[in-house]
Amino acid sequence: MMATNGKDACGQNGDDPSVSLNGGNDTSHSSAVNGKKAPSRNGGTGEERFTFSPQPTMEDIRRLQAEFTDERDWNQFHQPRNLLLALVGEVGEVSELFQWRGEVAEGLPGWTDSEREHLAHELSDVMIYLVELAEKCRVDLPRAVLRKMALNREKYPASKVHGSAKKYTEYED
Ligand SMILES: Nc1ccn([C@H]2C[C@H](O)[C@@H](COP(=O)(O)OP(=O)(O)OP(=O)(O)O)O2)c(=O)n1
Repeated sequence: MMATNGKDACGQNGDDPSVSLNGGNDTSHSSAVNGKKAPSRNGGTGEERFTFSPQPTMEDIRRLQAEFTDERDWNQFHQPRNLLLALVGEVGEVSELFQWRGEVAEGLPGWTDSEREHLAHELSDVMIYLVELAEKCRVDLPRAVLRKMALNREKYPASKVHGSAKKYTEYED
């Protein structure tokens, strides 16, 4: 199935009782920075691998943002081009948090809680606009991501590129 078809914008997934993401009743805003730890190990470092919470799904985010814009009569402003500009602006805000710091190690050692929270906000803005842009362009983003990852695996077979960051066009065979 084409990833661009998706479901109708009114397709409902929000009836799932395990998804309580509505209004002020959830507390998901309080600890988005630390996440949960899974038992699997991170490469060879021996550290526990960081994982996301299973919810909200991308469709949950699409629906919540659609409700947010509907409630404000903001769809008149949220055409694809405007959403793209908003997305790029938010990417710029993420960049500002990293600029002039030099290289930053995984886990952001030395960052304050406030800086981590700020980053979580800006990355969320990027995600929100990205999901809405995909919706308004009728790209079924979760499915499209899976298809693109499959293409990436074909283009970069692990046996061929292991340990190398070269672009696929740089391989000679
Ligand atoms: N027309 C708008 C304005 C805001 N938002 C939502 C999506 C983003 O998650 C967030 C963006 O809000 P701001 O434009 O106020 O940007 P920031 O939250 O980044 O604030 P600031 O620029 O002060 O850091 O709000 C939206 O959907 N549509």
